Amino acid sequence: MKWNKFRLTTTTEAEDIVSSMLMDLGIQGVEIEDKVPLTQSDKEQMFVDILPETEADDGVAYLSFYLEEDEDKEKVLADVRVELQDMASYLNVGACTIEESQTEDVDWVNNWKQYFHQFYVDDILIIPSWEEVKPEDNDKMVIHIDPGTAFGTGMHETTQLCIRQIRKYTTPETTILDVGCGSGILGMLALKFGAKYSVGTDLDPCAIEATYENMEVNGISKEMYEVMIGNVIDDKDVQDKVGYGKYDIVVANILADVLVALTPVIVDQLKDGGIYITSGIIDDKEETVVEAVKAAGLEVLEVTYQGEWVSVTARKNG
Ligand SMILES: C[S@@+](CC[C@H](N)C(=O)[O-])C[C@H]1O[C@@H](n2cnc3c(N)ncnc32)[C@H](O)[C@@H]1O
Repeated sequence: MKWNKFRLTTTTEAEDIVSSMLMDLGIQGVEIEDKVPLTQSDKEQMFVDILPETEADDGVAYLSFYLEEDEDKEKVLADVRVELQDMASYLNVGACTIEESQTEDVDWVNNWKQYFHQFYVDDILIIPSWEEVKPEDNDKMVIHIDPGTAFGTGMHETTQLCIRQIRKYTTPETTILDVGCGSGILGMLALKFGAKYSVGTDLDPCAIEATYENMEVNGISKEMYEVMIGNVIDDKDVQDKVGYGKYDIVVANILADVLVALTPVIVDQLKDGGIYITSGIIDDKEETVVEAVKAAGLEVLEVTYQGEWVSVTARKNG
């Protein structure tokens, strides 16, 4: 099936209200393109240390939407124009030109699946739900992960660096805190390596559902873990809920700048002798994190590398 694509030129000021008007008219989804700079919180959740240079915000926004070929596009466009005209009396809706083009049938929901296939992290097989485990892999540790909205399929170098360190330090007595748990992959692997209990935190509400789903498909019972949303760095309630002096391992795979703020706080969450595993550190931020770890009174045990990414492992000496 072919789709008709429409690209409406408006303003950044009007983009939210125009998008919701389009949805109210029955349009199923709207893509927004603009040059509005990312906020600090957007950047933290995107997990990029070096952001590409972007053009200056010119106040223009483009909203694209799609209609099936047999839908009455003239009627929809007429409705859109009437709504835009109304809005123009109280809001700068910009040029309101609508470009039309056609696009081939695309499976919007499943198209991305072609980019995610099973892969290994050392001898661990990570596999999406739509693929099968090959007979020769039956004796391997198999982790089922569907990339969802939360970060953490295991493909990223920093996740792999953390997985190796967690495996090295996990014992049957381990209680682990996974700060920035995303999909829950690190806490889940700690439990697979034999840990007793895992606590995950994240700022992104999607992390809760993703972690529950991933733990369930990997056969991990709800008694073995919990996940909470909030910022352990500056939210006393989250710190209290996470608890003090009770973790054998704290892992945090987050940007270097976030680790700098997190490290002095997380020392209180660790047990004496507990291990702090960090990654998310691009190579030229290695020293910054090492210094922050030492300044918090931790002993640096190891620095490991994969590609341009770094992981720092340290211990809290009692
Ligand atoms: C790189 S992802 C790591 C996901 C997963 N742990 C992994 O290793 O693949 C970083 C995660 O940290 C979260 N995050 C960023 N700042 C945070 C903070 N202050 N507290 C908790 N989570 C945070 C982001 O929302 C994101 O899910």
